[in-house]
Amino acid sequence: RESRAMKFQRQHMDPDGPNNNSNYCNQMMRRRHMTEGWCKPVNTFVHEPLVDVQAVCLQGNITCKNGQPNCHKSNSSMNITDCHETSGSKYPNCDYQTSQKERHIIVACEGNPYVPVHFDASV
Ligand SMILES: Nc1ncnc2c1ncn2[C@@H]1O[C@H](C(=O)NS(=O)(=O)C[C@H]2[C@@H](O)[C@H](n3ccc(=O)[nH]c3=O)O[C@@H]2CO)[C@@H](O)[C@H]1O
Repeated sequence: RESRAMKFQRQHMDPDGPNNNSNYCNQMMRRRHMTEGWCKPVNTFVHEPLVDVQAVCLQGNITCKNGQPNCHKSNSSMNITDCHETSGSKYPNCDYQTSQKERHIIVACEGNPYVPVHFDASV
């Protein structure tokens, strides 16, 4: 069974990316298994080393969207790609818009070791 930490890495970590093409999201959403059963509507990939994203759990503590107190905002902006499902997307042919950004990320952390388990937002 996939741990929540490993699920976070599968869904949100791509240190070596992005490959700068407009099909990045269409490729990565399939490759990371977020187009099975349904098209996941929104997903962010972070293009920073895993250790830097794990370190966000030790940074600015803030309230998550769901009201839980275990979110953390990165001190610096990070290289990310936002994938948003297009209006024409129809399962199983999930279609995404690819947007590269530099943003502070907000993640929820849990466990021991205290690591990212959920991507809350970018600002
Ligand atoms: N405080 C917490 N502490 C611990 N765990 C917490 C906490 N909160 C939730 N979880 C858990 O996380 C799991 C999960 O999948 N939550 S999810 O909201 O659907 C994820 C969002 C995110 O993947 C994506 N998104 C969204 C915006 C964006 O910029 N970029 C971007 O990628 O869209 C998704 C929907 O918004 C779920 O099991 C929930 O229980």
